[in-house]
Amino acid sequence: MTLADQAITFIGAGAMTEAIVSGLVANNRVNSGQITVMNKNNGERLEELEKNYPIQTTTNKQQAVERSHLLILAMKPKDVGDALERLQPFIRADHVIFSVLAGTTTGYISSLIEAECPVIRVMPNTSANVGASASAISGGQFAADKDVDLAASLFSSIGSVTIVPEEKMDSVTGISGSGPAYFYYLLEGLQTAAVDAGLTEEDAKALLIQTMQGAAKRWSQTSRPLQSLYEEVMSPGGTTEAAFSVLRKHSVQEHVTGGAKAAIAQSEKLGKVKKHV
Ligand SMILES: NC(=O)C1=CN([C@@H]2O[C@H](COP(=O)(O)OP(=O)(O)OC[C@H]3O[C@@H](n4cnc5c(N)ncnc54)[C@H](O)[C@@H]3O)[C@@H](O)[C@H]2O)C=CC1
Ligand SMILES: O=C(O)[C@@H]1CCC=N1
Repeated sequence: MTLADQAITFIGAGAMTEAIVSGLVANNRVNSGQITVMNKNNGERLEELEKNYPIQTTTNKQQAVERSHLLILAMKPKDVGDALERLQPFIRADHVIFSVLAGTTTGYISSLIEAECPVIRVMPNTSANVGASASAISGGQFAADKDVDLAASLFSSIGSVTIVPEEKMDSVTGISGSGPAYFYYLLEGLQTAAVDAGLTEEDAKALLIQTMQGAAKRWSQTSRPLQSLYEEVMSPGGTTEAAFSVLRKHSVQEHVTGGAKAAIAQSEKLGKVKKHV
Protein backbone atom coordinates (compact mmCIF):
# COMPACT_ATOMS: atom_id res chain seq x y z
CA MET A 1 0.00 0.00 0.00
CA THR A 2 1.46 3.39 -0.96
CA LEU A 3 1.28 6.51 1.13
CA ALA A 4 -1.38 7.97 -1.18
CA ASP A 5 -3.72 5.03 -0.38
CA GLN A 6 -3.30 5.24 3.38
CA ALA A 7 -6.22 6.31 5.54
CA ILE A 8 -4.71 8.08 8.55
CA THR A 9 -6.33 8.93 11.88
CA PHE A 10 -4.72 11.39 14.27
CA ILE A 11 -5.73 10.86 17.90
CA GLY A 12 -5.52 14.32 19.48
CA ALA A 13 -6.21 17.60 17.73
CA GLY A 14 -3.51 19.85 19.15
CA ALA A 15 -0.61 21.90 17.83
CA MET A 16 1.45 18.93 16.67
CA THR A 17 -1.41 17.30 14.81
CA GLU A 18 -2.12 20.58 13.04
CA ALA A 19 1.57 21.01 12.17
CA ILE A 20 1.71 17.55 10.57
CA VAL A 21 -1.70 17.84 8.89
CA SER A 22 -0.93 21.22 7.36
CA GLY A 23 2.41 19.92 6.06
CA LEU A 24 0.75 16.82 4.59
CA VAL A 25 -2.12 18.75 3.01
CA ALA A 26 0.29 21.17 1.34
CA ASN A 27 2.11 18.21 -0.13
CA ASN A 28 0.20 15.88 -2.44
CA ARG A 29 1.85 12.63 -1.36
CA VAL A 30 -1.04 11.92 0.99
CA ASN A 31 -4.73 12.02 0.02
CA SER A 32 -6.08 14.63 2.43
CA GLY A 33 -9.61 13.20 2.02
CA GLN A 34 -8.26 10.15 3.86
CA ILE A 35 -7.08 12.10 6.90
CA THR A 36 -9.26 11.97 10.03
CA VAL A 37 -8.57 13.88 13.22
CA MET A 38 -10.16 12.59 16.41
CA ASN A 39 -10.34 14.44 19.71
CA LYS A 40 -11.76 13.43 23.05
CA ASN A 41 -14.40 16.11 23.25
CA ASN A 42 -13.45 19.54 21.86
CA GLY A 43 -15.90 19.91 18.96
CA GLU A 44 -14.98 23.55 18.39
CA ARG A 45 -11.34 22.66 17.77
CA LEU A 46 -12.38 19.96 15.30
CA GLU A 47 -14.66 22.41 13.47
CA GLU A 48 -11.76 24.85 13.21
CA LEU A 49 -9.50 22.16 11.71
CA GLU A 50 -12.21 21.08 9.23
CA LYS A 51 -12.65 24.70 8.19
CA ASN A 52 -8.92 25.13 7.54
CA TYR A 53 -8.03 21.75 5.95
CA PRO A 54 -9.85 19.34 3.60
CA ILE A 55 -9.98 16.58 6.24
CA GLN A 56 -12.59 14.73 8.28
CA THR A 57 -12.98 14.92 12.05
CA THR A 58 -14.81 12.89 14.66
CA THR A 59 -15.12 12.37 18.37
CA ASN A 60 -16.34 8.80 17.83
CA LYS A 61 -13.55 6.47 19.03
CA GLN A 62 -14.67 3.35 17.17
CA GLN A 63 -15.16 5.23 13.90
CA ALA A 64 -11.81 6.99 14.27
CA VAL A 65 -9.92 3.73 14.75
CA GLU A 66 -11.80 1.50 12.33
CA ARG A 67 -11.69 4.04 9.51
CA SER A 68 -7.88 3.92 9.23
CA HIS A 69 -5.10 1.39 9.04
CA LEU A 70 -2.62 4.00 10.32
CA LEU A 71 -3.15 5.67 13.70
CA ILE A 72 -1.02 8.61 14.86
CA LEU A 73 -1.06 9.17 18.63
CA ALA A 74 -0.74 12.91 19.32
CA MET A 75 -2.19 13.57 22.76
CA LYS A 76 -0.11 14.78 25.72
CA PRO A 77 2.06 12.01 27.19
CA LYS A 78 0.03 12.06 30.42
CA ASP A 79 -3.19 11.32 28.49
CA VAL A 80 -2.02 8.27 26.54
CA GLY A 81 -3.03 5.69 29.17
CA ASP A 82 -6.58 6.94 29.35
CA ALA A 83 -6.81 7.36 25.56
CA LEU A 84 -5.59 3.85 24.75
CA GLU A 85 -7.77 2.27 27.40
CA ARG A 86 -10.77 3.63 25.50
CA LEU A 87 -9.43 2.96 21.99
CA GLN A 88 -7.80 -0.41 22.47
CA PRO A 89 -10.97 -2.56 22.02
CA PHE A 90 -11.06 -1.33 18.39
CA ILE A 91 -7.35 -1.72 17.61
CA ARG A 92 -6.47 -4.75 15.47
CA ALA A 93 -3.12 -6.44 14.82
CA ASP A 94 -3.11 -5.00 11.29
CA HIS A 95 -3.18 -1.42 12.54
CA VAL A 96 0.10 0.48 12.42
CA ILE A 97 0.60 2.99 15.22
CA PHE A 98 2.87 6.03 15.07
CA SER A 99 3.40 7.95 18.30
CA VAL A 100 4.81 11.48 18.47
CA LEU A 101 4.60 11.58 22.28
CA ALA A 102 7.62 12.90 24.16
CA GLY A 103 9.22 10.44 26.57
CA THR A 104 6.82 7.62 25.81
CA THR A 105 8.36 4.31 24.77
CA THR A 106 6.95 1.97 22.16
CA GLY A 107 7.10 -0.72 24.87
CA TYR A 108 4.80 1.28 27.11
CA ILE A 109 2.33 1.85 24.27
CA SER A 110 2.39 -1.85 23.31
CA SER A 111 1.72 -2.76 26.94
CA LEU A 112 -1.55 -0.82 26.73
CA ILE A 113 -2.76 -2.57 23.57
CA GLU A 114 -3.84 -6.18 23.40
CA ALA A 115 -3.15 -6.56 19.67
CA GLU A 116 0.53 -6.98 18.76
CA CYS A 117 0.55 -4.19 16.21
CA PRO A 118 3.66 -2.32 15.13
CA VAL A 119 4.39 0.87 17.06
CA ILE A 120 6.80 3.45 15.65
CA ARG A 121 8.07 6.30 17.80
CA VAL A 122 8.50 9.56 15.91
CA MET A 123 9.80 12.90 17.16
CA PRO A 124 8.90 15.65 14.66
CA ASN A 125 8.87 19.38 15.35
CA THR A 126 6.46 22.21 14.59
CA SER A 127 8.36 23.16 11.44
CA ALA A 128 6.22 20.37 9.92
CA ASN A 129 3.77 23.26 9.41
CA VAL A 130 5.99 24.47 6.57
CA GLY A 131 7.33 21.11 5.37
CA ALA A 132 10.60 21.57 7.29
CA SER A 133 10.36 19.27 10.30
CA ALA A 134 13.49 17.48 11.51
CA SER A 135 11.89 14.15 12.42
CA ALA A 136 13.57 11.17 14.08
CA ILE A 137 12.06 7.70 13.92
CA SER A 138 12.57 4.40 15.69
CA GLY A 139 10.63 1.16 15.41
CA GLY A 140 9.40 -0.80 18.42
CA GLN A 141 9.28 -4.53 19.14
CA PHE A 142 6.56 -5.44 16.61
CA ALA A 143 7.67 -3.04 13.88
CA ALA A 144 9.00 -4.55 10.65
CA ASP A 145 11.25 -2.67 8.21
CA LYS A 146 8.22 -1.93 6.04
CA ASP A 147 6.52 -0.16 8.98
CA VAL A 148 9.60 1.99 9.64
CA ASP A 149 9.76 2.69 5.88
CA LEU A 150 6.11 3.81 5.97
CA ALA A 151 6.89 6.23 8.80
CA ALA A 152 9.98 7.48 6.96
CA SER A 153 7.92 7.99 3.81
CA LEU A 154 5.17 9.90 5.62
CA PHE A 155 7.48 12.13 7.66
CA SER A 156 9.85 12.75 4.75
CA SER A 157 6.93 14.45 3.04
CA ILE A 158 7.03 17.11 5.78
CA GLY A 159 10.79 17.49 6.24
CA SER A 160 13.92 15.45 6.95
CA VAL A 161 13.94 12.01 8.58
CA THR A 162 16.70 10.46 10.70
CA ILE A 163 16.35 6.87 11.90
CA VAL A 164 17.77 6.39 15.41
CA PRO A 165 17.74 3.61 18.02
CA GLU A 166 14.88 4.13 20.45
CA GLU A 167 17.20 4.81 23.40
CA LYS A 168 18.31 8.00 21.62
CA MET A 169 14.78 9.38 21.35
CA ASP A 170 14.87 11.36 24.61
CA SER A 171 18.00 13.14 23.38
CA VAL A 172 16.36 13.89 20.04
CA THR A 173 13.29 15.22 21.84
CA GLY A 174 15.34 17.73 23.86
CA ILE A 175 17.35 18.83 20.82
CA SER A 176 15.20 18.91 17.68
CA GLY A 177 11.71 18.30 19.14
CA SER A 178 11.97 21.33 21.43
CA GLY A 179 14.57 22.95 19.16
CA PRO A 180 12.37 25.41 17.25
CA ALA A 181 11.41 27.03 20.57
CA TYR A 182 15.07 27.70 21.42
CA PHE A 183 15.62 29.51 18.14
CA TYR A 184 12.37 31.52 18.46
CA TYR A 185 13.44 32.59 21.95
CA LEU A 186 16.87 33.73 20.79
CA LEU A 187 15.35 35.49 17.79
CA GLU A 188 12.91 37.29 20.07
CA GLY A 189 15.89 38.68 22.02
CA LEU A 190 17.53 39.85 18.79
CA GLN A 191 14.28 41.34 17.52
CA THR A 192 13.95 43.35 20.75
CA ALA A 193 17.47 44.75 20.30
CA ALA A 194 16.70 45.64 16.69
CA VAL A 195 13.44 47.44 17.47
CA ASP A 196 14.91 49.19 20.53
CA ALA A 197 17.63 50.49 18.21
CA GLY A 198 15.02 51.95 15.84
CA LEU A 199 14.54 49.31 13.13
CA THR A 200 10.98 48.52 12.11
CA GLU A 201 9.68 45.10 13.17
CA GLU A 202 9.25 44.24 9.49
CA ASP A 203 12.87 45.08 8.61
CA ALA A 204 14.16 43.32 11.73
CA LYS A 205 12.19 40.18 10.80
CA ALA A 206 13.50 40.19 7.21
CA LEU A 207 17.10 40.68 8.35
CA LEU A 208 16.92 38.05 11.09
CA ILE A 209 15.26 35.41 8.90
CA GLN A 210 17.89 35.77 6.20
CA THR A 211 20.68 35.83 8.80
CA MET A 212 19.45 32.63 10.43
CA GLN A 213 18.84 30.84 7.13
CA GLY A 214 22.23 31.99 5.85
CA ALA A 215 24.03 30.76 8.98
CA ALA A 216 22.27 27.38 8.76
CA LYS A 217 23.10 27.07 5.06
CA ARG A 218 26.74 28.02 5.61
CA TRP A 219 27.12 25.46 8.43
CA SER A 220 25.46 22.79 6.26
CA GLN A 221 28.01 23.38 3.49
CA THR A 222 31.24 23.34 5.46
CA SER A 223 33.11 20.90 7.68
CA ARG A 224 34.57 23.76 9.71
CA PRO A 225 33.68 23.70 13.43
CA LEU A 226 31.14 26.19 14.72
CA GLN A 227 33.78 28.06 16.74
CA SER A 228 35.69 28.89 13.57
CA LEU A 229 32.49 30.13 11.93
CA TYR A 230 31.70 32.57 14.73
CA GLU A 231 35.32 33.63 15.07
CA GLU A 232 35.27 34.50 11.38
CA VAL A 233 32.53 37.04 12.12
CA MET A 234 34.48 38.58 14.98
CA SER A 235 36.93 41.40 14.20
CA PRO A 236 39.27 42.45 17.02
CA GLY A 237 37.75 45.41 18.85
CA GLY A 238 34.63 45.11 16.70
CA THR A 239 30.89 44.70 17.24
CA THR A 240 30.71 40.91 17.52
CA GLU A 241 33.43 40.90 20.15
CA ALA A 242 31.41 43.45 22.13
CA ALA A 243 28.38 41.17 21.95
CA PHE A 244 30.38 38.07 22.95
CA SER A 245 31.89 39.78 25.97
CA VAL A 246 28.33 40.22 27.32
CA LEU A 247 27.20 36.72 26.26
CA ARG A 248 30.28 35.07 27.83
CA LYS A 249 30.07 37.12 31.02
CA HIS A 250 26.59 35.70 31.52
CA SER A 251 27.59 32.17 30.43
CA VAL A 252 24.86 32.21 27.82
CA GLN A 253 26.22 29.23 25.90
CA GLU A 254 26.51 27.13 29.08
CA HIS A 255 22.91 28.02 29.93
CA VAL A 256 21.73 27.04 26.46
CA THR A 257 23.49 23.68 26.87
CA GLY A 258 21.96 23.36 30.35
CA GLY A 259 18.50 24.14 29.01
CA ALA A 260 18.70 21.46 26.33
CA LYS A 261 20.00 18.96 28.90
CA ALA A 262 17.02 19.77 31.12
CA ALA A 263 14.71 19.04 28.17
CA ILE A 264 16.42 15.67 27.58
CA ALA A 265 16.15 14.83 31.29
CA GLN A 266 12.47 15.79 31.25
CA SER A 267 11.81 13.46 28.31
CA GLU A 268 13.51 10.65 30.27
CA LYS A 269 11.44 11.52 33.32
CA LEU A 270 8.18 11.49 31.34
CA GLY A 271 9.06 7.91 30.35
CA LYS A 272 9.96 6.81 33.87
CA VAL A 273 6.75 8.00 35.51
CA LYS A 274 4.85 5.49 33.41
CA LYS A 275 4.65 1.84 34.35
CA HIS A 276 5.66 -1.04 32.06
CA VAL A 277 8.51 0.82 30.32
N1 LIG B 1 4.21 20.80 20.27
C1 LIG B 1 5.38 20.34 19.81
O1 LIG B 1 6.27 21.11 19.39
C2 LIG B 1 5.65 18.88 19.80
C3 LIG B 1 4.84 18.00 20.46
N2 LIG B 1 5.12 16.65 20.44
C4 LIG B 1 4.25 15.73 21.15
O2 LIG B 1 2.98 15.80 20.53
C5 LIG B 1 1.97 15.52 21.48
C6 LIG B 1 0.89 16.58 21.39
O3 LIG B 1 1.47 17.83 21.67
P1 LIG B 1 0.68 19.15 21.32
O4 LIG B 1 -0.04 18.99 20.04
O5 LIG B 1 1.62 20.27 21.52
O6 LIG B 1 -0.40 19.13 22.54
P2 LIG B 1 -1.84 19.81 22.61
O7 LIG B 1 -2.18 19.94 24.04
O8 LIG B 1 -1.86 21.02 21.73
O9 LIG B 1 -2.80 18.70 21.97
C7 LIG B 1 -3.16 17.49 22.59
C8 LIG B 1 -4.51 17.07 22.05
O10 LIG B 1 -4.85 15.77 22.54
C9 LIG B 1 -6.23 15.76 22.88
N3 LIG B 1 -6.54 14.65 23.80
C10 LIG B 1 -6.31 14.56 25.13
N4 LIG B 1 -6.76 13.37 25.60
C11 LIG B 1 -7.26 12.70 24.54
C12 LIG B 1 -7.89 11.43 24.37
N5 LIG B 1 -8.10 10.62 25.42
N6 LIG B 1 -8.29 11.07 23.13
C13 LIG B 1 -8.11 11.89 22.07
N7 LIG B 1 -7.53 13.11 22.17
C14 LIG B 1 -7.12 13.51 23.39
C15 LIG B 1 -6.46 17.14 23.47
O11 LIG B 1 -7.82 17.48 23.50
C16 LIG B 1 -5.65 18.00 22.49
O12 LIG B 1 -6.40 18.30 21.34
C17 LIG B 1 2.63 15.49 22.86
O13 LIG B 1 2.69 14.17 23.30
C18 LIG B 1 4.02 16.07 22.62
O14 LIG B 1 4.98 15.44 23.43
C19 LIG B 1 6.14 16.14 19.70
C20 LIG B 1 6.96 16.97 19.00
C21 LIG B 1 6.84 18.41 19.03
O1 LIG C 1 7.52 20.40 25.08
C1 LIG C 1 7.23 19.22 24.83
O2 LIG C 1 7.11 18.38 25.73
C2 LIG C 1 7.03 18.80 23.39
C3 LIG C 1 7.94 17.67 23.00
C4 LIG C 1 8.95 18.27 22.08
C5 LIG C 1 8.44 19.61 21.84
N1 LIG C 1 7.36 19.86 22.49
